[in-house]
Amino acid sequence: MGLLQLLKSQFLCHLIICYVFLVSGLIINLLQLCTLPVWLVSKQLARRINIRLAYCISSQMVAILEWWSGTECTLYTDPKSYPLYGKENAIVVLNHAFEIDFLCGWTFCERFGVLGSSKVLAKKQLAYVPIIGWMWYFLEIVFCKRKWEEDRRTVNESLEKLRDYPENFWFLLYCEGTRFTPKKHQVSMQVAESKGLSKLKYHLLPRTKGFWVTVQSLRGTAAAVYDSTLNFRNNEMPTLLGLLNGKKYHADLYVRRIPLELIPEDEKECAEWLHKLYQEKDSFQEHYAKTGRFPGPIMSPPRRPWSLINWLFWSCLLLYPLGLLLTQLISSGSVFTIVASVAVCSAASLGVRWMIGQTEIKRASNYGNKEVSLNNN
Ligand SMILES: CC/C=C\C/C=C\C/C=C\C/C=C\C/C=C\C/C=C\CCC(=O)SCCNC(=O)CCNC(=O)[C@H](O)C(C)(C)COP(=O)(O)OP(=O)(O)OC[C@H]1O[C@@H](n2cnc3c(N)ncnc32)[C@H](O)[C@@H]1OP(=O)(O)O
Ligand SMILES: CCCCCCCCCCCCCCCCCC(=O)OC[C@@H](O)COP(=O)(O)O
Repeated sequence: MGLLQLLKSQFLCHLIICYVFLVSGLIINLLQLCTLPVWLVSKQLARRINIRLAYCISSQMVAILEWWSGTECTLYTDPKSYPLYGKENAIVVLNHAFEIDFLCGWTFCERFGVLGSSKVLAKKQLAYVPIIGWMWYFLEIVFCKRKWEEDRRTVNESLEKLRDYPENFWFLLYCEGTRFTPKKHQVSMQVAESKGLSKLKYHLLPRTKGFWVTVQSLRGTAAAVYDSTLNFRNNEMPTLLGLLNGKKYHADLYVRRIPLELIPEDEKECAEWLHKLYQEKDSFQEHYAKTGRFPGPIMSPPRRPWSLINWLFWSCLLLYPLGLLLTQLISSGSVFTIVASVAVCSAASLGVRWMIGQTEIKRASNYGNKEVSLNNN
């Protein structure tokens, strides 16, 4: 292990990274709260400010992936579509099998300049995660309870609000609805069989209703669907803790741009179209398993320095007062103050560990474990 790698694996470094993320995140959440009066005067100005504030948070996580761990992200795509990425609104359909797939998505958002405005159809529970969940509230992220009777109205309403969004955005949809586990795969293939649908090897059966409502609500707003298929080289199973430890992974993303006009308007036909798309995605994964690459040429955008610059800015701003505070604390000699400070730090560490836990597949919900999901935690 090299010296730098040894440094990256040190708990003290992780503490510093988490401290900067936590404190800057809370400051930014507070600033977002302060934009509420701006909404009353100019909605578009408030949105533009929130896009930039959100960038300050999400790009810290991107910096961990790109600069701290040095993870390589390779894009396979058609050279004719490439110039359009970042220049139009799009619905992104991505497979959901990896703990850091959302972060790889964010990395590509960053490289194409749409990180601050990127959106997702997220489960409601994520809205309560401090910093990221609270940031999403101000970004007009669409939340769902994964109960269609309740979601059909709220999801549609939230999407309609994006029609006059002032900057280009990518709207991410994990049509599988939950992360891949062998148990969920088995259950969803039973559902596929009962519906007379072909089986999938690498994906769960997609939930079609959210896709249909998204496409219908964003017609005229989004130009295309970016069908995106992600995998990692050498069967890597990346984790957020691995990234924090400085572990380098190798992500490969295959993207096809499909103009929105090609997607059927009728709900049943749209569902059939999505099922067919997932058959194709499955065949791309099969190709990857056999050859170690996706079809088509590589058109990788380079990483940009902004996420690193943002991280350095917040570190400089927040580490100096921390140093001062620690010096004063030690020199005060007060046992009570020192014990209280250790207790606050421990609570903050546990909080961050809980947040990281949200990304772990072993802590995934029970959604999709039963054919009719009664247990929707
Ligand atoms: C150039 C570069 C390109 C790309 C770069 C890549 C990406 C970057 C883009 C953007 C980044 C932005 C942000 C990323 C940041 C963070 C994201 C992090 C996480 C958030 C993700 C989540 O929270 S995922 C969970 C929430 N989302 C979803 O669930 C979406 C999919 N679900 C749906 O669409 C659902 O339809 C629904 C949620 C709208 C409603 O849920 P419900 O459960 O009620 O679903 P359905 O009504 O569809 O289900 C009932 C039907 O399903 C059948 N059924 C029953 N059991 C199963 C089963 N186990 N599997 C499959 N199907 C099942 C049932 O029979 C019903 O059938 P019907 O015939 O009646 O439909
Ligand atoms: C700068 C870096 C600092 C790192 C330390 C701080 C870590 C903070 C981590 C916050 C992470 C919160 C973002 C949540 C994104 C979770 C994405 C996700 O994958 O959600 C799962 C759902 O899609 C489906 O849920 P399941 O039904 O599978 O259950």
